[in-house]
Formats: sequence, C-alpha cells, structure tokens
Amino acid sequence: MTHILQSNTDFLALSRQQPDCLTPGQFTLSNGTVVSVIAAGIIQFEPAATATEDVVLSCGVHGNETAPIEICDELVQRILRGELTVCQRVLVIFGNLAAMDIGQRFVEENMNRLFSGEHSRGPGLINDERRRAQRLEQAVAEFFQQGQGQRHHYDLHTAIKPSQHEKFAVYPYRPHDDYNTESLRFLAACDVHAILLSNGPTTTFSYYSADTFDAIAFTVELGKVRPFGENDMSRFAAAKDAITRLVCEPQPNWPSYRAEDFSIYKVNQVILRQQEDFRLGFGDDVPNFTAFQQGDVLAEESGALYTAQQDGEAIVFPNAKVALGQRAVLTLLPAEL
Ligand SMILES: O=C(O)CCC(=O)N[C@@H](CCC(=O)O)C(=O)O
Ligand SMILES: [Zn+2]
Repeated sequence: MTHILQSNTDFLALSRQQPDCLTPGQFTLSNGTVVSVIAAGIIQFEPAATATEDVVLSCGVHGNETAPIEICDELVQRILRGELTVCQRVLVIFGNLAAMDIGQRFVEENMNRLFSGEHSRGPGLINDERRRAQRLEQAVAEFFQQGQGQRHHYDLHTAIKPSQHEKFAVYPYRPHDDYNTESLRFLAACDVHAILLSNGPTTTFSYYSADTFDAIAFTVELGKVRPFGENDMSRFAAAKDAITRLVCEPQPNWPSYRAEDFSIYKVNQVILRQQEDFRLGFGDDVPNFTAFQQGDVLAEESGALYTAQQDGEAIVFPNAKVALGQRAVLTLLPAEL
C-alpha cells in the first residue's frame, strides 16, 4: 500500500491539517532512503548505507518561532522529493503543531519546560503540551536506541527579544564540565558564535537528550521570532546550508575550532518569577546580552529585589510574563572553555 507522503511531500502541512492521513509506516525512496512516519510532525530518514551520525533536528517546540520550522519543512520536503539524499540517520520533529496554528509560543503551557519527565510531574495536570512532550521524548529515545552513531540533537528556536548576538546557543549543563569544543565547529558553520553554558539541570528538550542519551545537544537560537512568511531567509542561509551538510555529507569539513571565534558566557543568576507583580528593571526593547553595572536593578517583585552582582553582568531571555515559578531572566558573565 502506498503512503500518502509518496504522492504529497508536504509533511508539515499534512501534520497540521490532516494528521489522521499520516498513518505511521515506512516506505523507501528510489535513492534507498527509508522514510518512517512516526506520528504527526515526527519523521525519520535512514540512508541505505550505514550511518555514522544519529541526528535529531527539532523546531517549533515554541509555535511562533517560525524560521526554524520553515528550514526543517524545506529540508523534509527536499528529502522526500529525492532532491537531497541523507547519509546520516535523521529524526525531524515539528514540536508544537497546535501552537503553530494559533501563532503563539504555546497553547496552555511552555512545552520546553516539560521534558525529562516534567510532563508527568505536578498535581495531576494533563494537557496537550504535556502529552506531546512525552511523545517527543519517546520518539527521541527510540531513535537514539535504534542507532549506533554519534548522537546529536539541535533544538532550533528564535528569541523573543532583539539580541547583540543575533545567533547563539545554550549548551545544556554538563555535571563534569566536559564541554566539547569540537561540537562547536558545526555551530560556527551555522554562524553561531555565542555560547551560554547552562549552570544546572533543566527541563528543556536539549537537556533531555544531553542528559539521558549523552548526545551532543544544544538549544540553538537562530534569530528573532517572526510570523510565518516574514523571515528574511537570507539571514538563515549559513544555518540551512550547514544543517543540510550535516545530514547529507558523510564527513563535513567544519571550520576548525578557534577560541577567538566565540563569545562564551556562563549563567550567573537564574531569576524566577515568584509573584504576580514581578517586573523587569529595564525596558522591553533592551536586547539580549546587554551588560549592566553591579547594583543595577534587573527585576523586582513583592519581597525581592534582583540586582546585577558584578559589573558587566548581561541579561538574556527576559520575560516578565512567564508562569509563576519559571525563569523570567538569566544573567550571564563572560567565561572560557
Ligand atoms: O527569547 C526568549 O525569551 C525565549 C527563546 C527560547 O525559547 N529559548 C529557549 C531556551 C532553552 C534553553 O535554555 O536551553 C527557552 O526558553 O525554552
Ligand atoms: Zn523557543
């Protein structure tokens, strides 16, 4: 029996509009690539020959971060049409399909706080984002467990605020500080030259893959949030090209790692919103990576004042509207690898 994707290669549109037509199943393209439809928004490609890398590419974990969704959509369609031939195992995930439909970060709950089992913790709360996070974890687990290659997971996002570093990546916490500079070579090819070293376990998707599967994993911020169709795709050309090479070339020759090509930051403070009246001490238009002076007020709420602890402490991901108990802003200090 032929699969609907053999005549209609628009996997993302089918996932969003006719998910029931996307029956889980397998078929082989004329170039030997085995395509496995895992579920709506989750698709796997395996080359005819043995792969050395097992690569998870995820996007749309936040539904309004459209540029990575457009990049992955095009990649999947080109593979399905036979225009690109993968030589690595690849799992492509379009995370929050319902949030894409409403053009929002999430419907009920921020899905990128629900991984590493967080989807099943708490007071019996069940919603579509929790179910989806659990499904995505399962897909990643099966993909990595069935492969034998080096494990990678690039969770592609765009940031809400303008940024002094247009592109940057979060390096999930490594308990033994075993940061791998080799893995930054691919990021440099994506035009990502700023790295944030996380300072503790989190419940993000990239931390899940790093912690559970020892994958080379990053949250990659490729630019700024914009609605579908409004991205200047020329700003993503390097990332698109590097991602294509990662999955279609046997041994891509990434630029050598040079410390001077990167700005490295470590997280200094994780400021949580604890009260309804939480507010930031700076304006909405202050870009990510703006540095403050010691004592400058970064945020305040009933019973607490949060200030910069050192000169040069910079802010990233400020958002006063997060749910109570969640991260409202991170502060950063320069670091080395
Ligand atoms: O710009 C923002 O405030 C958010 C952009 C975004 O979604 N970032 C990720 C980072 C995840 C990580 O820390 O690894 C997120 O907040 O989920
Ligand atoms: Zn995001």
